[in-house]
Amino acid sequence: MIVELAPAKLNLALHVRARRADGYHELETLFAFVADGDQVTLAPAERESFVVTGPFASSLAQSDDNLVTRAARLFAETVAPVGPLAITLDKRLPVASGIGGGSADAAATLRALARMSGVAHDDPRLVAAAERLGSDVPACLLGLTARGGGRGERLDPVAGLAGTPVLLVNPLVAVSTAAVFARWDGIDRGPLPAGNAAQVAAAGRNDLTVPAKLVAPVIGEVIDVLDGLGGARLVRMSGSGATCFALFDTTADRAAGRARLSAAYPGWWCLETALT
Ligand SMILES: C[C@@](CO)(OP(=O)(O)O)[C@H](O)COP(=O)(O)OP(=O)(O)OC[C@H]1O[C@@H](n2ccc(N)nc2=O)[C@H](O)[C@@H]1O
Ligand SMILES: Nc1ncnc2c1ncn2[C@@H]1O[C@H](COP(=O)(O)OP(=O)(O)O)[C@@H](O)[C@H]1O
Repeated sequence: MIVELAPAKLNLALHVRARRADGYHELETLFAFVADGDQVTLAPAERESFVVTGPFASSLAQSDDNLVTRAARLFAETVAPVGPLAITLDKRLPVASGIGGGSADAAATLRALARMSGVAHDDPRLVAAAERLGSDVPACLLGLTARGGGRGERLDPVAGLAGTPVLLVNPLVAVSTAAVFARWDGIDRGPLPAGNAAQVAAAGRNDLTVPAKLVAPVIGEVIDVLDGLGGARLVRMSGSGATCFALFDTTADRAAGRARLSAAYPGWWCLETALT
């Protein structure tokens, strides 16, 4: 049996540069990962099965369309043959929330199957499968703090902020990525700054914040509340939202912030974690 963590992805900065002819947008982003996420468990079995457990299981249809089963099928077709598998996805991250839960699950499935089959983690067939599964899947497969270009497939690791205490907050409003990109105003506000992760994050932006607030105005409230907690070094939305993050200097500041936030907004999802 193989157990693989699917860590949540953060976009510490996300600059939208241009609308492309293929319907996607050209991005420059700083990907980072935290110590917590979903969990994928795989075991060889007599018959195939797929079960979703965990606090957000009910947000996902128990269907074959899941990114986990799609990743397993693509691995068998393009990387190495695998026999029938019993797969469990423990869904701990909110769905459609800008922290790439589905992409992380797909990447974790590829990593687990590669381990099971003796395939190297940087095998070009594995990377190609990741690209076919979604824009964020190559970054999630790599799992390191990295600058991302194109749709996120051009990756360049940078020195990270490992150990930085993080609070993730989601108002439990699912946000459609397509709806957010459709509301981007088409203005290129400039490239991702140079430097290490701390410098890029500090000088960077998330250009999807304004369009995401048009889709889900509560995101503005989440950012204001996190700013108002005090003690946060950086507050920003991740991806296309609605999850926002706050980076703290100490775990004590993070714990104090979480306590205040959970008392005032008990209906919001909140996770105390750290950058890896
Ligand atoms: C915004 C990011 C940043 O990491 O993260 P999330 O918010 O999903 O976590 C990603 O680029 C999300 O990429 P991806 O995983 O491809 O998003 P999808 O949900 O498949 O895209 C849905 C739709 O959003 C639009 N889209 C997406 C990505 C992109 N670079 N340009 C786009 O215009 C397209 O219309 C696409 O059909
Ligand atoms: N394992 C999965 N986890 C989350 N979403 C999934 C999964 N498989 C398929 N999906 C679909 O992918 C969409 C995007 O989900 P998700 O990756 O959580 O978004 P985001 O990248 O914005 O955090 C969801 O609307 C859901 O229907």
